[in-house]
Amino acid sequence: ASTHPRLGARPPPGPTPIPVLGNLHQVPAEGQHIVFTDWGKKYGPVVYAQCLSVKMVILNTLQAADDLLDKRGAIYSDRPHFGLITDVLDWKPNLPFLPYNDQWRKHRRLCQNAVGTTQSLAGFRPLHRVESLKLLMELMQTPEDFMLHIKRYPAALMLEIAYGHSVTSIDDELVVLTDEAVCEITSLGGLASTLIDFFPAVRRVLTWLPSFSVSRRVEKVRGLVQAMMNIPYEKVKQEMASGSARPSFLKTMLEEHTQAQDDMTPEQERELMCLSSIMYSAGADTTGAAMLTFMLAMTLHPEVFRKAQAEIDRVIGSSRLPDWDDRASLPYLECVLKEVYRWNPPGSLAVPHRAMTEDTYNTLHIPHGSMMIANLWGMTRDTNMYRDPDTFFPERFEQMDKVEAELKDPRKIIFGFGRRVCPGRLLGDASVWLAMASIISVFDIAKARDKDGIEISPEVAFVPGSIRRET
Ligand code: HEM
Repeated sequence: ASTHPRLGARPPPGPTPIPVLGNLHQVPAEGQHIVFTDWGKKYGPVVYAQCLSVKMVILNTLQAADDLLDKRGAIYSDRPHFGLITDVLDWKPNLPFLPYNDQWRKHRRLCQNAVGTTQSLAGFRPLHRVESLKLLMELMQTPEDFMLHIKRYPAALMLEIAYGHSVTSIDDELVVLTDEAVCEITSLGGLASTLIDFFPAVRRVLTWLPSFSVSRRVEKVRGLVQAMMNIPYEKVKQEMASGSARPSFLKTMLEEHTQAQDDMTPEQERELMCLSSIMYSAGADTTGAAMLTFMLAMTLHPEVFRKAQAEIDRVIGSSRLPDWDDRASLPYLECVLKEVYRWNPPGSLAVPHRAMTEDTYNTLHIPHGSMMIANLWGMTRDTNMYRDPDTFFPERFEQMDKVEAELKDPRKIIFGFGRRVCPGRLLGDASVWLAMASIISVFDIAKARDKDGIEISPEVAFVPGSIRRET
C-alpha cells in the first residue's frame, strides 16, 4: 500500500480491489457481517474496502470503534446518504439517517427526552408491568404461539409510548401495518440499500420502470411507509379533537404546539409524523430480536435456564413477580442477558457513520467521506474479548472482575457508538430484562417433542437483513 502524501499514513489493509467495481463483488447482499469478520481476522481491526466510489472503513473491534466513533465523535457522527430509505421510500426527516446537523440535534433531543432518561424510564414502569403481565397471560394460553406473543410485547410498548395506542392482539391494525412496513424495509435493506445507494443510476431506473418487479416492490414499500407515518398520526389528532387521546409522545408534542398557539407548518407536521414512526420502527424489532434470542438460547441450554430460575426462586420466591428493584439482586440473570446480547446482537452491523474529514488512526489514513461500518457481530466474536465466542456461556461474565466485566459489557457494542449511540438503549434493555425475568419466574422453557416424544432441537438460523430475527 502507498503512503498518504500529507499525513505520512497508509490506507488500512483490505481485500484487493478490481477496476471499477473495487470490492463490490466481494460484499455479499446478505451476511455482510460474516465476510467483514473474516476480513477482520485476515487484515486486522480496521479494514478498508471500496464499492464503486464508496469508501468503506470496517471497524472490527470495540477498541477501534470507541477510539474513532466515540472519542473522535466530532468528526465521525455524520451519516452517509441513505438514498433508499430517505429518497426512494420518502421516509424523512428520519432521525437514524439524518446528517449530523441541527435538525438531527433537535430530533435526537426530543427522542432522548421521551425515552432515553432514567426519569422517562421510571414513567414507563406501569406500562411495562401491564404489558409484561399480558405477555405472561398470552404465553400461558397459547404457548405454541410464543413467537407472536414475543413480537406483540415490544410492538405494544412502542405504539403506546409513541401514540398512546393500546394493543390487545397481534392482529391489531397498527401492529399489522407497521410490522409489514418494517419487515419490507428490512428485507429490502440487505440487497437494495447497498445496491441502490452504491448505484445512483439504478435508483433512477428502479423508479422509472413500472413493469420491473423490483420497482413495483419499492412502490409497495413506499406506500406502506407513508401509511405507517400517516395513519397513527391522524388517529392521534382525531382522538385529541374528541378528547379521547391517551398520553403519548405525539400527543405531548402536538399539545406543545397548541399551547404555544403555533400553527404547525406542513414541514413541522411531517417532522412529528416521522419521528413518532421512527420510535416504533427503531424500538420494536430490535427489542423483539433480543427476546427471541433469549428464548432460543434457553431452549438450547436448559442448564442455564434452571440456574437463572433457581436464582429467581431463591431471591424472590414464588409469591410475586420480579420487579425493577430486584435487578441488582439477580446477578446471574444479568449475565444471561449480557450473553444473549453478545451471542446474537440484534443488529449485526450498526448504522454506518461517515468521516467528515480525513483522519489518521494508528498510522492508518482514513479518507474524508468514508462510510464507517461498525461490525457489531465481529466485535462479539473477537477472541481477545471473549474466549470461545460462538458458545453461549453466561458464566464468562461471572468469571470477570468488576473492571473487566464493565469493559466487556456487550451493551457497549450492541447499541452503537458515540453521539449516535442508540437513544432507546435504556428502554430496550429494561423491556428485555423484565420480559426475561417474568418468563423465567413463571414458566419452564424446553424443547418441543415430536409425536413419538422425541425432543426437537431448534435450528440456530436468523433472518438476513439489518435486524437479526430468528427464522
Ligand atoms: C435491544 C434494543 C435495541 C438495540 C439493540 C438498538 C440498537 C441500535 C443501534 C446499533 C443503533 C445505531 C447506533 C450507531 O449509529 O452507532 C441504534 C440507533 C437508534 N436507535 Fe436503537 N436499539 C434498540 C432499541 C431502541 C429503542 C427502544 C428505541 C426507541 C426510541 C431506539 C431508537 C433508536 C434511534 C432513534 C436511533 C438513531 C440514533 C441516531 O442516529 O442519532 N432503539 N440503535
